[in-house]
Amino acid sequence: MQDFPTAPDNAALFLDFDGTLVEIAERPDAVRVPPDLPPLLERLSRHLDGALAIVSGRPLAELDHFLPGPVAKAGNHGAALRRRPDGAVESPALASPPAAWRARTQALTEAFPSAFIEDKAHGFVLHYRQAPEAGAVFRDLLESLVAEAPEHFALLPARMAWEVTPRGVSKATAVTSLMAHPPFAGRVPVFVGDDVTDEAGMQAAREAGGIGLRLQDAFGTPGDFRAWLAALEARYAQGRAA
Ligand SMILES: O=P(O)(O)OC[C@H]1O[C@H](O[C@H]2O[C@H](CO)[C@@H](O)[C@H](O)[C@H]2O)[C@H](O)[C@@H](O)[C@@H]1O
Repeated sequence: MQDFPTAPDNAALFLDFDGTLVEIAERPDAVRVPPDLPPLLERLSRHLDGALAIVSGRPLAELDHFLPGPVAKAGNHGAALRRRPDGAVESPALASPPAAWRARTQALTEAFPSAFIEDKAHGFVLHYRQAPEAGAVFRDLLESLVAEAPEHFALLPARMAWEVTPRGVSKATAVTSLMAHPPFAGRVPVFVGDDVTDEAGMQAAREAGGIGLRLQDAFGTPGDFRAWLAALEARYAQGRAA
């Protein structure tokens, strides 16, 4: 039997969404959220006095749609932060890529009609899951575009996708900023993610004295991870009852 990691009683949980809490789907709008996941996250958050945050590349509105429960959320790779479920959204002033970059990317999708663009507030994602042969072609184009303004933008490699994002925010800035204030401050950060874009969050958690876990190595699949979260919740509930 696999030896799963243990989260301390005073953990602050930072959880990635796609590929970690839910299985990867063919398209961003096709992910399936198990019905017991939002209430599980809500109970865990309550046990941790609110120190549980979803830290995702998705916009907050999408996270609210898929995970409607009252938990803290960081969206758009740290560009939008809601520290408390009922709190205001914090969004630093960030550059947006020139419209011509998106237009040139869109033009290239004519050669690969199964590839598509997902727009974000300060960037965009090119998805090539249905056109895997196009991955390198889009990477070359997007790398050359980002090279026009490397001080303002970066190209993030995601799962079968390339994302043009503004510099200055990341999953690391989200973790560090959340850890600076209650209810996260003073706790042991535990970041779990599956993707290259999560590595910054894992690193930030380690630098703050906590744990950064890659889902595939520490747990296996999102289903395994959800089972671990359920067991953790049961442990916390028992601790409260004792
Ligand atoms: O930080 P995350 O919560 O892991 O989000 C990262 C990106 O996830 C989404 O794209 C990925 O998941 C899709 C659904 O499973 C999949 O079809 C796609 O191939 C993946 O790249 C989302 O669309 C992006 O906006 C997120 O940045």
